[in-house]
Amino acid sequence: MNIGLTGGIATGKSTVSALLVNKGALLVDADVIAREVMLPGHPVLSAVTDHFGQAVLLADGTLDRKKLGEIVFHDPTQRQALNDITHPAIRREIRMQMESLEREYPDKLVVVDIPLLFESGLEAMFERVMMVYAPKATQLERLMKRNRLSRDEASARIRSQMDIEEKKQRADIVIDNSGDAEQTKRQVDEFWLQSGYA
Ligand SMILES: CC(C)(COP(=O)(O)OP(=O)(O)OC[C@H]1O[C@@H](n2cnc3c(N)ncnc32)[C@H](O)[C@@H]1O)[C@@H](O)C(=O)NCCC(=O)NCCS
Ligand SMILES: Nc1ncnc2c1ncn2[C@@H]1O[C@H](COP(=O)(O)OP(=O)(O)OP(=O)(O)O)[C@@H](O)[C@H]1O
Repeated sequence: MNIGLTGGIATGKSTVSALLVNKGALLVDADVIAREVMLPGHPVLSAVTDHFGQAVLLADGTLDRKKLGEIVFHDPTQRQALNDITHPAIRREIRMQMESLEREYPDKLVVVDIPLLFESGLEAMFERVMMVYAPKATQLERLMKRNRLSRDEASARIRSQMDIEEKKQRADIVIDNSGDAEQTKRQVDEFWLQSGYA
């Protein structure tokens, strides 16, 4: 079986996926794949520089993530362009990794962490969709702290994604990560018991 795991930026997807992996689930991580397709030599990075120019590269030829982030989190047209360039390759790789894990480990739960699952309309790829919730104010505080972003920069990133309340409505399973780590762990424990993998 598989589940898609999503949420908003900095609501706690990695925290929840680590708890699930600890229980024995297998993880496919879209953010890791997204970084792999941006490595020097990958055709996706070449397509990115064709569109955004060499100015989004650092002197050593790697992607200047800060610079590209400043562009796309403030400009919906450029963000769409980046998504159009990167998402097909990311999606292909996600599907390949997920199917290969499911084939090799049919008795395990495969968890696929995709921040933009709803934005990209990928619900149908999964048997169930789990979302990690935290209210917008909490999300903003955690994002500012973790990424050392100003309030404006953090807000721009949050605004680049579907509203967190809307995601909560759409999910099959909601893990509320607005409390402390122990409260979140209890919800994951309960999901695990009910899932039949315990
Ligand atoms: C713009 C980039 C270079 C910024 O890099 P940076 O190191 O600052 O952020 P990082 O990659 O760690 O992403 C952090 C979070 O930002 C959010 N995010 C990233 N890209 C996007 C996007 N296109 N739209 C909305 N939110 C996004 C996600 O919640 C993600 O988890 C990078 O995010 C990127 O290459 N994005 C395009 C690929 C993508 O959509 N990745 C996210 C989903 S797979
Ligand atoms: N219950 C919690 N209480 C306080 N802080 C938390 C809690 N859960 C997560 N955090 C912190 O909030 C930040 C975001 O959590 P995490 O990295 O798990 O989110 P994420 O959804 O995976 O983020 P992204 O998609 O942006 O990578 C981290 O710094 C983490 O340590």
